[in-house]
Amino acid sequence: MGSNDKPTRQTGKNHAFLQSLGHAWDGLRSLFHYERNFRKHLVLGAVTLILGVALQVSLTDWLWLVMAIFLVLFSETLNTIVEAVVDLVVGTTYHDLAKRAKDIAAGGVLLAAFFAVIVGAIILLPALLKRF
Ligand SMILES: Nc1ncnc2c1ncn2[C@@H]1O[C@H](COP(=O)(O)OP(=O)(O)OP(=O)(O)O)[C@@H](O)[C@H]1O
Repeated sequence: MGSNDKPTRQTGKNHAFLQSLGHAWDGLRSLFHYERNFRKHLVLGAVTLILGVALQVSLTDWLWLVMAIFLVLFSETLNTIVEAVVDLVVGTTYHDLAKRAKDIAAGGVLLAAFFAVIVGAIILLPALLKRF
């Protein structure tokens, strides 16, 4: 979709950096619009950032928190790509390989989410306990 939601129907290469950037932005808008889990992860990421500010975590801790947030968002992006490509190929037909690809992609999101929970617990829990 184009940036104003009108399909551009372009299938050839982009000819300018701004054009590429526009399509990348369309991709992010599409993720936000269609993927409920992506929106949930964004909200959780925002809560984490607010906690980081409130608890005045160190620069190193910020790097870990930001890395964990982006890893989850990135894995959700890859998961969405796999779902879209699998649906493009098999449609609504059941296929064992389609199931395997989608389940593995979802497993990747779960791994990233575990990592984020561990990082959050290591950094934010002690800082929270110090306050209360
Ligand atoms: N074509 C298919 N063939 C076999 N299994 C499928 C197929 N499509 C979906 N599945 C199974 O159904 C599950 C959910 O499908 P899908 O990932 O499309 O739904 P979703 O609600 O968008 O998932 P998510 O919660 O990751 O957003 C998959 O993980 C897979 O196990």
